[in-house]
Amino acid sequence: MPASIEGGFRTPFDPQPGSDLVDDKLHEECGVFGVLGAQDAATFVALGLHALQHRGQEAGGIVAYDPVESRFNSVRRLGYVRDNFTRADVMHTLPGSLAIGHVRYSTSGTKAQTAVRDVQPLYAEFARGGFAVAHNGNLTNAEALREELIERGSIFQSSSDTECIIHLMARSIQRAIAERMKDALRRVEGAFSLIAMTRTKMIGIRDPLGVRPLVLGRVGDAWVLSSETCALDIVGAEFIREVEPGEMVVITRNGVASERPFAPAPSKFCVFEYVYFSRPDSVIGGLSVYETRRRIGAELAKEAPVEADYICPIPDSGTPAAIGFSQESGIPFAMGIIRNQYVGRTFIEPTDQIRNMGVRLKLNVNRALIKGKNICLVDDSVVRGTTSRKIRDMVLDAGAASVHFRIASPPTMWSCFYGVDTPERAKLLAHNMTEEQMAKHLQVDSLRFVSLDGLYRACGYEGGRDAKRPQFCDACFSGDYPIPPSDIIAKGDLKLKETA
Ligand SMILES: O=P(O)(O)OC[C@H]1O[C@H](OP(=O)(O)OP(=O)(O)O)[C@H](O)[C@@H]1O
Ligand SMILES: NC(=O)CC[C@H](N)C(=O)O
Ligand code: SF4
Ligand SMILES: [Mg+2]
Repeated sequence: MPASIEGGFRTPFDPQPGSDLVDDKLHEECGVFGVLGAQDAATFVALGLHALQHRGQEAGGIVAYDPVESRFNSVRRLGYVRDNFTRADVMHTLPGSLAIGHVRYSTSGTKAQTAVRDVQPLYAEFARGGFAVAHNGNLTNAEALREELIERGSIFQSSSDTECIIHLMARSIQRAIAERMKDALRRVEGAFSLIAMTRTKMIGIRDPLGVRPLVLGRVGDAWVLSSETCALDIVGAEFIREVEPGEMVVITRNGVASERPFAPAPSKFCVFEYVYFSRPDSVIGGLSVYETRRRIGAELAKEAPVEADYICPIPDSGTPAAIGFSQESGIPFAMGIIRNQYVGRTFIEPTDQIRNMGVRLKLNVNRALIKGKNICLVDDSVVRGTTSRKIRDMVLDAGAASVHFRIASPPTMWSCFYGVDTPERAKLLAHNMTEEQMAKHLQVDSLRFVSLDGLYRACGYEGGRDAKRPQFCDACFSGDYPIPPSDIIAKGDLKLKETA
């Protein structure tokens, strides 16, 4: 029987849906990419999705409109872009100059077992033609909406929150699809960066707070929408600008029309995009993600100095912060941990035996460098503490004289409800312990996190965080949720932070 994530047989390399190890990490979210006006647009979309693969590795899909046959074609598959969208026989089924795509890490529906029916873009037929939509983010009132819609006769085809948008559109009294979309989106709460398409239009839209990213680019005569700028680069597109929070762009062959369907609101971009989710070669809000991470490392070195022989990143995501820490402290940077490039970003270990050797499949210690040395390890975040525990064991086993941890984000103490799959609160190491208790628990010589103000300074706010009106969403660190997670509150599953 072939090894497959759909089938029963699994190799040590396959994710194990349903295992509680699936919840081990702060998983990625989703990536969206669309092209209007290029021959074989789907090929561009496949390339764009490949560049966004770090945002979601469960599944991917592309919808394209074929004007010759007057029909929409769709391919939605589980697994990586490189395995599904590089074959000529697949790409030939997606002709046309307008296409949108999605890479998914599910944050709604049957999370433990992604089903093909939940894979995006979702597609629907309305009275005035077909419509496809790809969503990055998470709707915080999706469960209430689903209940209400089902009561009123909607028949859901998937378990995804995104499908609510389609049923709300179906109920709109507006005729034009873009108008129906506005009607629908005024009813949803939460985070959404969406790319949608009709036969002739590509639509990009961000929620009023702009929690998730979305950018506009141009390649030749074609227009591109993408989650991140790194995916513009792969197709040779020029960055034009960001779609702004609360903005809707409707793109046709005649150009880009901008609208503001929502009441204005202060922007609350996800600060964790800078810390971990986005690729370091992307630029967001005018800031290079790489440079911001380097600066977080430098802030951390100022706030939490260390005596060590080497500053070693936990690769890949800890690397830019470790460079910044090393530059600021003057302690040499060294690769004490080496990453196997052939293992996916979030490796999930299926059995105890594999789990124990698991991290070595992805990360291994550079024994020759570490032996007898005082090592300071820099990582971007601690969620459950699994990675830190394993790395500590490896480094001590390799004969380090002392082990220090410096973390380039504040302690992750709260769950995210806006499109990032965090474990429940009780499973977050920092929810249960103070910094000092964590250091003891991990049995390391020291453990320090950057402060929220330090993080904001690195993100360009010299004065730090504005406590009254934080410039970003930082709820997973602060507990200050800019959008009340109403489904969760209704279930009584979240005790919100007491405010003064
Ligand atoms: O405390 P934990 O629960 O272990 O989670 C935190 C770790 O998870 C992420 O790494 P991951 O291995 O997922 O991906 P990366 O290779 O992109 O760093 C992150 O960079 C931390 O290293
Ligand atoms: N992580 C995401 O952005 C996921 C988008 C959508 N909520 C889904 O579950 O498919
Ligand atoms: S809670 Fe954290 S991860 Fe989620 S949107 Fe806010 S800052 Fe980002
Ligand atoms: Mg990591």
